[in-house]
Amino acid sequence: MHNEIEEILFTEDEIQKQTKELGQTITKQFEGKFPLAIGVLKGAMPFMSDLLKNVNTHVEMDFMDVSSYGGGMESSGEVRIVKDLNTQVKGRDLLIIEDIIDSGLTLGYLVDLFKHRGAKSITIVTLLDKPSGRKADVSADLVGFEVPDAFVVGYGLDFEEKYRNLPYIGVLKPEIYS
Ligand SMILES: O=P(O)(O)OC[C@H]1O[C@H](OP(=O)(O)OP(=O)(O)O)[C@H](O)[C@@H]1O
Ligand SMILES: Nc1nc2[nH]cnc2c(=O)[nH]1
Repeated sequence: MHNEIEEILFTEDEIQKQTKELGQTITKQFEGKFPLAIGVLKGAMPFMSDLLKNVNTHVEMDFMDVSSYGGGMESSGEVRIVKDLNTQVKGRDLLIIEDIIDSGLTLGYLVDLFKHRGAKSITIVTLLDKPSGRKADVSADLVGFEVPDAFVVGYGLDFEEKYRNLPYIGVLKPEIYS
């Protein structure tokens, strides 16, 4: 599988170091609170797992599965709920955990939904931010790395449901995408 990777953008060590720092920031920010951490499946799963191990305060976990890419490289523009939360968000401090913000359509949809459901506060943490892709007016409170205008894979991020299990983030060789 590794010979399908053109370039590694962030190594496993760099991701772990950044994740630890983000975890420490979140610990300070939520001291004495009991936030609901919401992982956006499937891509955020590895990041959420590593991030929350570095958060030293009580935190409840839940998951939302939304999809708009259908395994490909282009957002359909229509965000679909595949699995909703099991938890009430009314009155809760939320920590939305994303692997990447690209067009921002997924996050925009979730923020509107959770505001409508009466969340007390919404904090967004994303491992990757791709500002060049933005179509919706949203931004994260905490960002691990900024990525260039390229379709990235690994550490949760897929192309046609593959590469999520890579421990690093990279770009595929052009012939794999075509
Ligand atoms: O900012 P956007 O352009 O909306 O893109 C970001 C979203 O796209 C990916 O999810 P996807 O819909 O591919 O589902 P997946 O996580 O299950 O792969 C990624 O995990 C983010 O949730
Ligand atoms: N795998 C992957 N999924 C995305 N969803 C939105 N942007 C991206 C990206 O660059 N890579």
